[in-house]
Amino acid sequence: MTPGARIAAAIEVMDDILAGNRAEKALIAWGRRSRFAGSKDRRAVRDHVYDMLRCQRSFAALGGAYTGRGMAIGALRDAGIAPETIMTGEGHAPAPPTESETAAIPSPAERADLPDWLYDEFLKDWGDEAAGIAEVLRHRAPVFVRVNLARSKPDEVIAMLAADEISCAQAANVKTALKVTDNARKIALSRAYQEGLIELQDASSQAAVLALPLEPNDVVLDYCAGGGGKSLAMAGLAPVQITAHDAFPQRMRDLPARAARAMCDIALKSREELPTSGFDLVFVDAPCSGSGTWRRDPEGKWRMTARDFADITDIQLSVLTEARQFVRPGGHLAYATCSVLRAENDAVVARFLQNNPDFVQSNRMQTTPGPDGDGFFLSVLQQARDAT
Ligand SMILES: C[S@@+](CC[C@H](N)C(=O)[O-])C[C@H]1O[C@@H](n2cnc3c(N)ncnc32)[C@H](O)[C@@H]1O
Repeated sequence: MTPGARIAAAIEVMDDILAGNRAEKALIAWGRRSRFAGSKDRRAVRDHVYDMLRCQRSFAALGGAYTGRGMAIGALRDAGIAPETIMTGEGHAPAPPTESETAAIPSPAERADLPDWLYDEFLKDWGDEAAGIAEVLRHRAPVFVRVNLARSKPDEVIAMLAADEISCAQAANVKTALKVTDNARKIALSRAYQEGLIELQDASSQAAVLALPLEPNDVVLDYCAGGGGKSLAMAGLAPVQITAHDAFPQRMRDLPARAARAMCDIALKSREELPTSGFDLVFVDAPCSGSGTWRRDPEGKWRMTARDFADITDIQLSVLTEARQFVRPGGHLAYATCSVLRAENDAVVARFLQNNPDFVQSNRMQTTPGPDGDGFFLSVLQQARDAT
């Protein structure tokens, strides 16, 4: 496909998304209709679509319309490319911009590529730093892998991945993390991955797990285990006994295979099967807006409403409150989100501590998205020893 034909395809997919379809579904549907497209074309179309998804407001302003076509014109203008040099109207390329498709000056919220209410939320929480954080979310995320330290070492993994033509380097300040600099899409086929020596995991999530109070032989409950990324990361760090639980057990369906590949034991338990106390550490990786990871999942920032956001903070408090009963006296309750928004981070912890004065915060971490990882929040709470 020519560059113009790839843009025409991305416009088609973007219009499908704007009509209400999810990005992955729209891309699959386009792929089925486009048997002629090779793997490089598919990757290029996907990249165009995700760029438009991240930057839909600013691109639409620069392209003169909130449509796939408007965003494609805006994307080219944003990159300093005259749209008519690619959108030539020849072959399968879209027609050149008309006189009505002129660029408008984006408002601050449009430039930040956030809905107005979220832009206000960012400003309230981050002040002068808000624009910089929003700007990072307009670009692709780096890829990191986590080295399973129970099975290997970073330099051994770097050499193994190099043999599979994947380049990576030790990430800053996170001993388990390697930043993948070339051929990230080959990771799942690599020997290191197949043999359970690595997992794909953002560096900030890894840093949070490293900050958990984990002692050998601790009994740990991963209360919102989902796919089990944090359970596996804990198992790679210390010889602890891990139970994984999720209110939606089907979300843990891949965990047994992932644990087998990593050669670790993780028990999966339903709510009825959980003992009511006795865990040294209960980890609550709560459902959240995902604002720290919107580079990877840009649909999230457009889908969420102010109402959903208020509701989610109440859900977070109730999940954290529900999880406290499983902590042994003197044990830890850790609360995490992949968000940079205060209302679902420190504010939830403050509400919890107000209702549960037998807990105190013993550690806190907040990262913002950047070259070293996603935005992530962790608060470690310790229960008093004489609590019942
Ligand atoms: C952020 S995801 C967890 C990601 C996971 N820890 C990982 O590392 O891959 C949040 C999870 O919380 C689960 N969840 C939501 N409400 C819950 C509840 N009341 N009790 C337990 N899990 C819940 C969701 O099903 C979802 O899988």
